[in-house]
Amino acid sequence: MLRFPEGFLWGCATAAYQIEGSPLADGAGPSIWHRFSHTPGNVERGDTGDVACDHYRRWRDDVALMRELGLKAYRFSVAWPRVLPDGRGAVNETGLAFYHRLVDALLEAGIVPFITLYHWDLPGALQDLGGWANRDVAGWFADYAALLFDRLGDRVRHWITLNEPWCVAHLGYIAGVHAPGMRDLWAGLRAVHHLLLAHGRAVQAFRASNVKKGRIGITLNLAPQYPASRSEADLAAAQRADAYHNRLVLDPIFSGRYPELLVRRFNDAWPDAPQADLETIATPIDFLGINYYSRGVVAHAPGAGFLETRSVAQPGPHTAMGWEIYPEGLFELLVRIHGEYGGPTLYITENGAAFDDRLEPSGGVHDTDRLDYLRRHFLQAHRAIEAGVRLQGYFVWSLMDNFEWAHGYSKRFGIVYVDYETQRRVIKQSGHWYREIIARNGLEN
Ligand SMILES: OC[C@H]1NNC[C@@H](O)[C@@H]1O
Repeated sequence: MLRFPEGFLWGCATAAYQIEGSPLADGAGPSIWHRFSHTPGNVERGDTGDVACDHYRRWRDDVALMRELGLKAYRFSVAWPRVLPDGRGAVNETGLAFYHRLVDALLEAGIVPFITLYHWDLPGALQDLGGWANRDVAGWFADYAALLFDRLGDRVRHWITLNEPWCVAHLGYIAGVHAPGMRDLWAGLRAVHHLLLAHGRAVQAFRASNVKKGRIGITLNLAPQYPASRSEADLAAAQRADAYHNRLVLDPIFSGRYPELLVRRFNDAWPDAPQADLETIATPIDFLGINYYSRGVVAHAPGAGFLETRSVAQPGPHTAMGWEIYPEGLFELLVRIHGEYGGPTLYITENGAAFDDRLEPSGGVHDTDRLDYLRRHFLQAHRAIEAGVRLQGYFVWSLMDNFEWAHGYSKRFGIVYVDYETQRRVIKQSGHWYREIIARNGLEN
């Protein structure tokens, strides 16, 4: 039996736009994902977050579900436009009251709340002013964060500023496949800088707030990048991919500088980054959240964009997202972060897999693929802790099936099945298994 440290926080993670529904209820303003999903052609099957898992109304039952699973912690995000419909200015007290009730219910259930301040649903009104490409967003975000610290900081001790800033900028402003659907490298690289600046400003606001014994961090999607061959060209390509996917956010946050390799490569597209900005971005944090799903395997691809890399498909197995299942990558990533970035306190704030689940006539969901995926990744996390990594918790993505962005509801990540016709929740085999892992704080090796 492999035991995890005493007090290890086993949990699940979700995000507002993916589960809540009711995006415009009770005075909430439209987010960029409300607009993006309502724009034909952007989301599979024309799916939107209008209903999702109806969590805005079913939150009591969902907290009861978390209690049934025995979760120690629950990571969720606050919808910025529910609290500040215009992104700044007037507070929507009804919207804020939803999160007060949710936090109180979690605490009553003995579940530690982790709040993500931003999980992609920027108020549309701020996008109208340029969104993350407008440097002023750092101040707007810091003010929003300060409001939540003031209103919820007496009961919420764990705060995450941003979820996956790399995805926000790359997918939303460069690749154009996520909201706001822009394809503009200059805007995208500025968005990266402004996201990180906003993070730093929010950490400073947290330090100035009256949140007692609170801890604040950021969640980054990180994927170790491996060369497709041992050739010099492919080794260099893997370095470039690692710089763009990982060090682009890790280095400024922990070392106050951007990777020189990228500044050179992107040349005049690279945004101005005054020293004062970099010092703000590097404001010390209490923990790093890591979202791990898979690795990258890359080869040199002359002339292929700024990075001149191409992804090389691996034999698999793969999840329903087409992501290679590579649990060893989690161990290698954790040990690397520990060694290269000063041994920070870490949480795995997301890890999980989409598979094509079926609700059996018997009423069960035998998602053995997901159970095996999680078991193999838990083993790698335990291996990392044994190697000295300060890993203090693990949040499975996700508590329940939900709106998977441009894939809509076609991809199921939950350990709880959602029948979207009836909104019935059914704990999957992986959910029943996870409850035992949590109860024993460990697993068989
Ligand atoms: O793709 C699965 C998850 N990845 N990280 C961010 C979440 O919002 C996604 O659903």
